[in-house]
Amino acid sequence: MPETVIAAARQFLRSFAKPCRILAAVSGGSDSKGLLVALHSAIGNGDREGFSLAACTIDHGLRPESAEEAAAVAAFCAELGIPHLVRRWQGDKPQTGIQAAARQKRYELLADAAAALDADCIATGHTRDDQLETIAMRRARGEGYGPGGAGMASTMLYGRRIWVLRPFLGLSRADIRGFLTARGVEWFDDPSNANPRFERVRVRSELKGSQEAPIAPWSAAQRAASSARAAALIESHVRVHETIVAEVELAQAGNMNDADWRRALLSVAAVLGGRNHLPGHATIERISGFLQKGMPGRMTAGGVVYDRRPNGLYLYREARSLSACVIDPGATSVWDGRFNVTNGERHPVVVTAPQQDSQWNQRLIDAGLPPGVAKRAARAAPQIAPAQAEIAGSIRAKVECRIALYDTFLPGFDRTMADAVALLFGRERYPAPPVHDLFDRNGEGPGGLPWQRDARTLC
Ligand SMILES: Nc1ncnc2c1ncn2[C@@H]1O[C@H](COP(=O)(O)OP(=O)(O)OP(=O)(O)O)[C@@H](O)[C@H]1O
Repeated sequence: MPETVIAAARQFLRSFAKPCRILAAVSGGSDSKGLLVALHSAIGNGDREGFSLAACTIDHGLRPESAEEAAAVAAFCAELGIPHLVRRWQGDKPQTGIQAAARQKRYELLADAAAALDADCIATGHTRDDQLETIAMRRARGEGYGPGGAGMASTMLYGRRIWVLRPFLGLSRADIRGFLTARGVEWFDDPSNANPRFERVRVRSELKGSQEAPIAPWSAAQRAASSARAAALIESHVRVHETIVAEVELAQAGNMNDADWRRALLSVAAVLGGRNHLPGHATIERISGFLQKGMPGRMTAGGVVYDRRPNGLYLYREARSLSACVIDPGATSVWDGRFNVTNGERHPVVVTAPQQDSQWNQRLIDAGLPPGVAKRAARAAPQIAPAQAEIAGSIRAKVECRIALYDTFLPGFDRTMADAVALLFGRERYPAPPVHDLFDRNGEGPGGLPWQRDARTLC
């Protein structure tokens, strides 16, 4: 029903801790255009003073008509008096994984546009239809019966820098289209939404527009509660030495039937391995089998060695597939998915893994680690040297741990656990969202807000 669209926009505004400027991400499709019109109307009607709206359209440059569509959104925003930017994806496009690459780029460009337009957060037009598709896709990949069953979070932190909010997750696309039609507003239908080459399109046609939620045992609130418990388990049972070795209490190590602990341990391992995702089902089974056997020994999974000794379990990056990375003066690059390295020199530097014993080895021994663990782990530590052999002397460089699992996309309901992981690796906590948190540690608990509750009840 069209009025539910305005109601959702109003509820969304009420969920903010304080008024702010919102950047609407508008593709020109019905969902995001509905978002723009509804927010404009809710703000314009003086629901909450102090709010303002800006908008941005990303031209991915993947279809011949995309520039024209972006220009049409710009003209529409101009009519409404909303500041709007078009950002174009420049440069070469990958041959495979184009949708994932486009998504990555889209958020990067949206975050830049938000900074340019002084916006405090980004709002997207994801709907209940998108949510059902996401849950179905995760389930098809074998993720749906665990934490993945919660689907998309209603809040997501991008790049540690800006929160992306999804106020329409509880609304159906049909309602949004009805709302726009009632107002005489038109939208574009992206032809790639009908291309069966894409997984989402195939899943959409399988769901056939059903509004029935698949049975998903994990709601967003459960996932937030699980994250809080996982955070507590991490704080009690895991220590990280010199950012490259995690030491796990032996009594806890094999407790892999506990889903919260399993997720906690695998998250720490993912960070050590520089991975932005947890391992797949088969790998998790393999790791669990090894740890539950309780025998000393080593196994490798996801680029990480699980080194079980009589006095503890040690995790560290396997010293394989560690490529060199050259960094220009003043630039920052990611090495091995695990470290952000900033070159403070006037000449290029190269980051590699040490070929022989290094100071890392001694530091790990000084931290009390078994010599065998120290030696192996040190072989995968970052070593920075001038890129040209003739330059000598010490190197000025800033090296910080990268939390690959959360530094680019952090679902709001995982923030408690992400904070615990980040602190383990010497990083700061993640910024809090501008809206009241779904699982606010200091606030209302797991109740959440109406627009978040809507999204939750369907999973
Ligand atoms: N070209 C674009 N320009 C601006 N915003 C966009 C663009 N494409 C998508 N968006 C925003 O993202 C929302 C979701 O779009 P879509 O469903 O196509 O993305 P997705 O890739 O499935 O989602 P996600 O980005 O979360 O993975 C849109 O409602 C809109 O707010």
